[in-house]
Amino acid sequence: MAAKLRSVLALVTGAGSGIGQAVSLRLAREGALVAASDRDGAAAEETIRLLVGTGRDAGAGPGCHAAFQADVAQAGAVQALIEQIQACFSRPPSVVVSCAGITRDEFLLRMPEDYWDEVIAVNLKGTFLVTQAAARALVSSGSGGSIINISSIVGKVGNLGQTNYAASKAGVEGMTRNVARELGRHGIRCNSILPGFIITPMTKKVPQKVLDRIITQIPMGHLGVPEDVADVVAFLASDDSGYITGTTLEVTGGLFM
Ligand SMILES: CCCCCCCCCCCCC[C@@H](O)CC(=O)SCCNC(=O)CCNC(=O)[C@H](O)C(C)(C)COP(=O)(O)OP(=O)(O)OC[C@H]1O[C@@H](n2cnc3c(N)ncnc32)[C@H](O)[C@@H]1OP(=O)(O)O
Ligand SMILES: NC(=O)c1ccc[n+]([C@@H]2O[C@H](COP(=O)([O-])OP(=O)(O)OC[C@H]3O[C@@H](n4cnc5c(N)ncnc54)[C@H](O)[C@@H]3O)[C@@H](O)[C@H]2O)c1
Repeated sequence: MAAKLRSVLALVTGAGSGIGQAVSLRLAREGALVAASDRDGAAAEETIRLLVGTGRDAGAGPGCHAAFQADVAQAGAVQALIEQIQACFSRPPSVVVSCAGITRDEFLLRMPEDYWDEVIAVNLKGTFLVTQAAARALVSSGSGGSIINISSIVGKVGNLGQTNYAASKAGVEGMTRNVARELGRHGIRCNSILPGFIITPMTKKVPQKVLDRIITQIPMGHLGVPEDVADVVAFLASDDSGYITGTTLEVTGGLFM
């Protein structure tokens, strides 16, 4: 099958683990050049090592992918990230996938303020900062693009112990629709994905008794894997979704359809 992202430059945040790593691999397989960014720079480097050789048959040259270290919650770090990417590849990324995210779970009545602040800073403000910096660069260069934000089904239905996380992910959805409205005239699309329960280090912290309850609610009867999300990211990154913007795609096995 022909590569659908031949030589497209893709920025993936949170690329050092789980869904972000799977997205990086999937986009490279489609021929994209990947700028893998993570707060954990070593983890981003490891993802790049996994990419070496991927996509070569689809048009990506040797040593084309690159790792970057950046904390998406810090405006200065995000601006520097976009500048470093432009210096490395001589262009802004036309595909931007915000995967960076954290949880700080606790019941509302006991949730410390810093649990709220940290989750909002990374999941919501971080996605805003990355989207804004990338969009500024794309509009300045006259390039179109596709921005893909990883929200969560929790933003739609809520989840015990996740008042902060649910708010952050619902905010990502609302921001996505607004960005789609403002940037459509620049040829820049913006969509969000709502994954259900995907087996990654993030979900490894969930108590087994909770996990057992969740699985009984999934019509497909099993948890998802990062590749299930990466496949949908590849679709939203490509021209196959050229007339789709402002939407949310649920990747949940039917959980809470
Ligand atoms: C009936 C279940 C229906 C399905 C509901 C789930 C919908 C959403 C699925 C999530 C998919 C997307 C997740 C994705 O975005 C990535 C993540 O966010 S992964 C992290 C998800 N986090 C959680 O689900 C929170 C899990 N809970 C905890 O971490 C702890 O319970 C905590 C909130 C820190 C409190 O800990 P503590 O030790 O104080 O209490 P317990 O753990 O003993 O819990 C007390 C009782 O509450 C029940 N409980 C806790 N969390 C959940 C939950 N999320 N769903 C259902 N029930 C929950 C727990 O089982 C105990 O019940 P019992 O007293 O009967 O044993
Ligand atoms: N796993 C799931 O079930 C699930 C479901 C729905 C949504 N999501 C979302 O998908 C995204 C990826 O989650 P995952 O399961 O792969 O988690 P993960 O913990 O495996 O990966 C998250 C990555 O983000 C990085 N990161 C964290 N804070 C950062 C920051 N401030 N700046 C830059 N990088 C940062 C981490 O270092 C890590 O590499 C998150 O936004 C998460 O909320 C996950």
